[in-house]
Amino acid sequence: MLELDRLSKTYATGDTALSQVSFEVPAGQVVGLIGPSGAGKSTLIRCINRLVEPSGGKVILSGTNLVTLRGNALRRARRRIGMIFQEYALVERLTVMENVLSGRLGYVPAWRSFLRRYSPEDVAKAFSLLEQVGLSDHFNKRADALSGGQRQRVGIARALEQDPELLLVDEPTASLDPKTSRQIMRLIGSACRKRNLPAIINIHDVLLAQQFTDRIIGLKAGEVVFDGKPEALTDQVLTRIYGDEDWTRMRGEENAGEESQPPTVDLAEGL
Ligand SMILES: Nc1ncnc2c1ncn2[C@@H]1O[C@H](COP(=O)(O)OP(=O)(O)OP(=O)(O)O)[C@@H](O)[C@H]1O
Repeated sequence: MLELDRLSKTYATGDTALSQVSFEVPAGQVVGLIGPSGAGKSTLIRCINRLVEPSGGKVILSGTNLVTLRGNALRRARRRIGMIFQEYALVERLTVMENVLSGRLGYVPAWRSFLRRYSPEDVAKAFSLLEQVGLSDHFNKRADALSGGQRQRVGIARALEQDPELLLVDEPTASLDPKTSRQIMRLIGSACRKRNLPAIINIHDVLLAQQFTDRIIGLKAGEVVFDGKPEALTDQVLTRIYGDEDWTRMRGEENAGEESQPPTVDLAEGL
C-alpha cells in the first residue's frame, strides 16, 4: 500500500506544485491521475520516487517513509518502484531481452551488472514476461526496431521484471494511437490486478482513464479537487478540474470513433 501524507512541493522558483496532498492507494488499485497542464501530476509522481525532493509531507510505501531515506536505503527503495514512461526510456541499441533484464539491475551486484550477467531465474522470468506482453518472437530484436506500442510493452515487461511493490506510470499512451493506447492501458490494469500491485497513472486522456482505472484523482493547481470512482467523473466534476468545455459532446465524438474500431485483441491474458 502507498500512502501520501500532506505531500508538498514548492520549487526554488517559488512555484508551489503540490500543496498538502494526502491519499492512500491500496494494493491492486489502479489510480488515474488527471488534471490540466501544470496541475502538478508529474511533480507528484516524481516526489514519490524522489526524482524531485518533496518540500514537506510523507510518502509511505509498505510502512517505510521514503522521504527520509538516503544513499543505499533510497536506492533499495527505488527498486521497489516500477516506472513506465511516455517515451519508453529503452536503451535503443540493446535487444528487447536486455532491456527487460535491465529491470533487475538494482538487484544484481555491480560487477555482474557491468558485465550484464543475469541469473537463469531472471532470464526465465524475462522470457515469461515477454510472452505475456505478446513479444516473445521479438526478444532478440534491437529496441529501435520496434513500433511505439511494442516499445511500451517492453517498458511494461521491464517494470514487472523488477518485481515492484508500486507502479508509477507517466503518460503511457501519449505517443500511441487510440487502439494501441487501449491495449497498453488494459495490459497495465491486468498486470496490477494479477499481482495486487498499486499503480498511479498520470494520464491526459480522461476517457481512457475512466475506462481503465479503478479510481480517479483530479489535481488542480497542486490540490486534489476530485477523488472518486471513474463513473462519478461527471461533466460538472470535469469542469471543476479543467474549466468550461463541452464534455458531453467530447464523449459523443469519442464514442462515435470507438464504434468504428475493430474489437481489440486482449494481450493481457495471463499477465
Ligand atoms: N523543475 C521545475 N522548476 C520550477 N518549477 C517547476 C518545475 N517543474 C514543474 N514546475 C512547476 O510546477 C507546476 C506543476 O508542474 P508539473 O509538471 O508537475 O505539472 P503537470 O500536471 O505534470 O503538467 P503537464 O500535464 O503539462 O505535464 C507548474 O507550475 C510548473 O511550472
